[in-house]
Amino acid sequence: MAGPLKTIALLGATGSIGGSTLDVVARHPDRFRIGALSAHGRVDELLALCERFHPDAAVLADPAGHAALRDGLEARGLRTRALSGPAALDEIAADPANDTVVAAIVGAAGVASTLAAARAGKRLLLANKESVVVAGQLLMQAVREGGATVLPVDSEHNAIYQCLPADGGRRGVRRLLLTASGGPFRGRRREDLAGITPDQACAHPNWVMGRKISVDSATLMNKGLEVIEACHLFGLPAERIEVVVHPQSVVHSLVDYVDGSVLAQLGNPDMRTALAYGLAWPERIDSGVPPLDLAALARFDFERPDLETFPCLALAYRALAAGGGAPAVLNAANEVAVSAFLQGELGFLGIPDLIQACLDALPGGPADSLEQLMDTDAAARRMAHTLVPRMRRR
Ligand SMILES: NC(=O)C1=CN([C@@H]2O[C@H](COP(=O)(O)OP(=O)(O)OC[C@H]3O[C@@H](n4cnc5c(N)ncnc54)[C@H](OP(=O)(O)O)[C@@H]3O)[C@@H](O)[C@H]2O)C=CC1
Ligand SMILES: CC(=O)[C@@H](O)[C@H](O)COP(=O)(O)O
Ligand SMILES: [Mn+2]
Repeated sequence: MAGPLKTIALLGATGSIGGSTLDVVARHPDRFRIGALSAHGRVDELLALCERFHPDAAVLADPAGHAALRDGLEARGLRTRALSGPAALDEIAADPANDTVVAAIVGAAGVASTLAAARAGKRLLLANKESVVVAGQLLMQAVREGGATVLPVDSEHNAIYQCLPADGGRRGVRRLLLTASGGPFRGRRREDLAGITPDQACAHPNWVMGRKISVDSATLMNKGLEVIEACHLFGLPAERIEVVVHPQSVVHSLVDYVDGSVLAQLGNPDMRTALAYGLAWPERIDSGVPPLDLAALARFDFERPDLETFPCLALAYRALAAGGGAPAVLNAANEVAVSAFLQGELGFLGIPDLIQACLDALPGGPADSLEQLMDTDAAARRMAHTLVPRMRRR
């Protein structure tokens, strides 16, 4: 018997995680209903989802599309309220009508709504890793004070969550082992990476994802962001978090215990598993992901990450060690660099160069309030934008 219906606010509904969430939700109408959906600017996609899921509210973060959303809802005869602007994201994240929030916006644009959901004590399915990187301490404090339940959705963190002691303690835990696919350029040398195109960088070997995270996987910045994310979510220092390259992306991550036991979570590379886990926790539900066929996979490989070819991972460890606002600088510089790369304004090798230049120039400052962090984020973006034209294009 399923319990009472859970009402979900899905932030970032039109994205890759958004689509996987809705796929799981649609399989279980007896358990879940959609209370709110959000997008940034893609009104037609949002309207199509509203037609299918009949949410109480729909939010466009970009207010320029407000009239199109409002009129589109009316034309379809839907009772869904049209909201717009970034503050409306915080409103639906904290709305008492929604008990569950899926944080699936990409980038630091998701920080405020993730914090709002934490403060409001929601069941928080956390995919937006940038909000943990930028505001990890504030977020964990908001979770404690607001009484939220964080269920990590990032596949590695979901795996670790499943392998840690069920009482939430860390007794006997020696290390966390985060697996990395190595991305589409695993095995290449740095000089091979000049001239890489956005489509090549986005061709992840195992996962189908949005373009920003796909580029992050190709530079290994994704793993750097995930190390910072793991420190905050699991309360362990960087020295106890190790990255191991596993090209098959089937072992999603591992926990190493002091007695020599290593617990891992495995599964086909499909985000519906982590999302179904978070949606139903502590129960288990069907996610639509087919059973793992180990014999067909035949082998698993593991190797050390190549920090020379992929300096972004080392840059993330550096920002983590510096603390304060340094991870916010790292994240903002990375967002600007990835966006410039995707628009053909910066070469693939320019991504780490630009981030390093920002970290060298900006100390980061304190990280005691969201306002401070957003100031740091803005300063890093300004600096990164001025640097783009000076960095390599190839
Ligand atoms: N995709 C995956 O498999 C995984 C993703 N993640 C993390 O989940 C998050 C989402 O990733 P993914 O689904 O791939 O991203 P997508 O690019 O596919 O989707 C992003 C979503 O965020 C919305 N959005 C974009 N910019 C803004 C903004 N400024 N304000 C409000 N909303 C915005 C988009 O709206 P619109 O469509 O209108 O532009 C869209 O709904 C990221 O933090 C990523 O790192 C973590 C693990 C795996
Ligand atoms: C699905 C997911 O969680 C992504 O973050 C994935 O891990 C990316 O793969 P990489 O290991 O290549 O960064
Ligand atoms: Mn991940």
